[in-house]
Amino acid sequence: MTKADSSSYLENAFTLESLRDSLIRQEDSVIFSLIERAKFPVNSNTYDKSYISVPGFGGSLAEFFVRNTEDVHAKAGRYKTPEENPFFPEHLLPPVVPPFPYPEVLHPASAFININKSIWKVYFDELLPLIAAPGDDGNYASTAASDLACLQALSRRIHYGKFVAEVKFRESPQDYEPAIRSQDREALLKLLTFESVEEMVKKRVAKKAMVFGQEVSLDTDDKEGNYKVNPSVVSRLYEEWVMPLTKIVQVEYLLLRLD
Ligand SMILES: O=C(O)C(=O)C[C@]1(C(=O)O)C=C[C@@H](O)C=C1
Repeated sequence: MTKADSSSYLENAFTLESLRDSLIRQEDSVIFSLIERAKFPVNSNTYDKSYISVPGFGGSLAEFFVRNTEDVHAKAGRYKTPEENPFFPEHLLPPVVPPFPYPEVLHPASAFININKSIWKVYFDELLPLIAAPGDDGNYASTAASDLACLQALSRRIHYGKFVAEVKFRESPQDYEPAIRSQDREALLKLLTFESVEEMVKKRVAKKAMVFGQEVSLDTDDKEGNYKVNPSVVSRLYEEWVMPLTKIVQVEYLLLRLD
């Protein structure tokens, strides 16, 4: 696809409705990744810096796993698409693949918006204790791999706010420009918030957690209420962290939209 092709594709493909459809699809990825992580108990050695000894590296196994996996992903070109943001952008290796002409939808400065440090903290400090049962089964590498899948799904979803903000701006620049010029975060937050949409998101993710995480058996007496991830935890995840962080990304994006 040439750049010209991709920009007309872009005009048709990026509407608020199509972006919301993508957010809905991404809910599936987030919930499945949580279900996979919930297979393992907490496995606290995965997060204990003193558990591993790697010369020149003082982090946990989880951090070791994420950094090294991101190196491979960076070489394969993952972070060249504007939809992906690394957790450790400081030390990434250059891609071995040729550049792809991704449509230039976003303001160039948006490349510097990366709130993965906050996502990392919320995931390990707040969410993990709610989805993983206490205990230790020794599967630390698989645990770190499933943590990374959760982190990536959450990061992609939350940073998608850049696209949502761009489309909202394009649809009504006259509403957003005064608040951007005065760098008024509160006003921007108010403009981009749709409470009725948020209510639907909370209900839908709880329902998906019920459907995706139920025990499926061929017996007639299926055990209801025995879910792999608690649906109310998923709803709370979205209410308290995913949607607020997506809104922070949107505000940060809009603040630099006229630069
Ligand atoms: O759908 C939107 O308009 C969004 O901005 C996305 C989102 C969300 O994170 O799900 C965030 C803010 C809105 O209040 C509603 C939903």
